[in-house]
Amino acid sequence: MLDIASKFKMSDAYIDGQWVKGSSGKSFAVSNPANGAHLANVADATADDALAAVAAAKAAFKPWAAKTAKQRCDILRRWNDLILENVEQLGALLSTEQGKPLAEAKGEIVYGASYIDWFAEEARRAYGDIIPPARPNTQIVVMKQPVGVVAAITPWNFPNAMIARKVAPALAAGCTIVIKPAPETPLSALALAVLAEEAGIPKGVLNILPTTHTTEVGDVLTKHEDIAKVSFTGSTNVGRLIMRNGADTVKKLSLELGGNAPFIVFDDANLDDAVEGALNSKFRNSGQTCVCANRIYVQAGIYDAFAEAFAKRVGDLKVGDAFDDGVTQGPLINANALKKVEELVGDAVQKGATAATGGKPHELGGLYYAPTVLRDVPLNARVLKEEIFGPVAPLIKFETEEEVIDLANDSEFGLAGYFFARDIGRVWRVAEALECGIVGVNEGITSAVEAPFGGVKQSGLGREGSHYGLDDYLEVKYVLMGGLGK
Ligand SMILES: NC(=O)c1ccc[n+]([C@@H]2O[C@H](COP(=O)([O-])OP(=O)(O)OC[C@H]3O[C@@H](n4cnc5c(N)ncnc54)[C@H](O)[C@@H]3O)[C@@H](O)[C@H]2O)c1
Ligand SMILES: O=C[C@H](O)CS(=O)(=O)O
Repeated sequence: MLDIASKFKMSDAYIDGQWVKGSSGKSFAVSNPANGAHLANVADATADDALAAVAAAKAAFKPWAAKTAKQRCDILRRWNDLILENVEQLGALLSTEQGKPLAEAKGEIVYGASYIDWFAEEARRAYGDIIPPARPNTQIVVMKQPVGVVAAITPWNFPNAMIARKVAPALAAGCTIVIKPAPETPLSALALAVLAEEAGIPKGVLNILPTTHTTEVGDVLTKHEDIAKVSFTGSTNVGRLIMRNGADTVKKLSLELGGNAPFIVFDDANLDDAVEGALNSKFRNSGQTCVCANRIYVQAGIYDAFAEAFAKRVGDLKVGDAFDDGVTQGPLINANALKKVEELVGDAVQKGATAATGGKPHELGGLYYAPTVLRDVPLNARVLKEEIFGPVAPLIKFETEEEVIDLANDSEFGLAGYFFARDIGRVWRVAEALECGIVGVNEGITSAVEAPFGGVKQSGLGREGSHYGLDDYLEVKYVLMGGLGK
């Protein structure tokens, strides 16, 4: 078992296979959101460090792309195995810097590794074509080649899996990568680099830039001519900025952005399943996921029964430190997040909603907010238009299928949507009608490496995972071969 703590350079950036302090020599503090405890001081990378990382990734690109798919597969598989051997350490580190309960953090480590496992094999299936030509004595050959150097910019809510979900297809395709993790959660990224080094990923192929110089470093990674592609996961606002930054050099983009998921419970739903599904979808990571149920529409005939049963389960959720037994709800990531949740709840209540449970900061204080169910939320409440990113479930009563489809689709976002129903005709009608990239039917958790994760409208571009996911890191080239006559 690798002792990450003994190898783990909590204070460094990882550039060109070296653990470095960064050009400024300065560092920034990382703390535990559960209690504010100081965890580490980490190198505060600058634009110069970003330039060094891009140069390293560029130098490493051709040798890495020249490896056979099987060679890349074997290295990625060793990385996957090392991650799974160290789930306990990686999970504890993730819980400490992000706050999610330990069981959930370990689940994230396994989920992230599933992308490395999947794309280790996909590396060997970057198939081309031979196309029957119209012209005699010619052949048309299609080949797929890696796009080049990739910049990845990732969020704090899944500090391991959102990195693995980008690095895996990139390296499988033969690309090299520079990663800027969120300043709130750099340690999980650096721990992945420790294991990548151990797995034999060559120097320069993977580089990690922890930083609080978000714009300075971000501008290098989203504008530099040697960066062929930017893979971003985060808010839609920042996604728009990254699109603008990449325009001058026509960068390829993968954007996994914000969501505002509708969760619909029809009269013919199994009530217990719908309550369980809403609980799982809404309160995973204390409501801090891009695919959380953000608006819960309940048909009139089942509204009171659902509201009562759901509020009871939510009121029983245990809030606390990630390492305490039975805790399923951790803190919010920072004071701004807590402030936003309080504002959204206050706005809804001021407009007529009532809190069936919660509706205020948790008695533990700090960054904890009480798991909340709001009943009878008016349609003009901010909580239905904005991504809550916290443990608040707004309930809205509806009458007809047509009405709720219009309500559900009335958003600039289109990432995930969920509904519970048993009529087969309704299931197909609603699954087709929802304007989103991911639909859960009678399920509150839909994410799986086999499936193409991504959004429509202003929730993003491209897909991560599945056999579609490798294409985002490959270029398609065709060769028309002439002169083949005898
Ligand atoms: N679609 C998905 O798969 C998915 C997954 C997780 C989170 N998200 C979204 O992310 C958001 C929450 O995460 P967040 O608060 O970290 O988002 P964020 O957009 O504030 O930050 C995401 C990343 O972008 C960086 N960043 C911020 N400003 C930047 C700039 N000007 N230039 C370059 N980089 C910049 C941040 O440092 C961080 O690393 C939510 O909207 C959530 O829906 C989406
Ligand atoms: O928050 C965004 C993540 O992509 C959610 S999931 O773990 O992929 O479902």
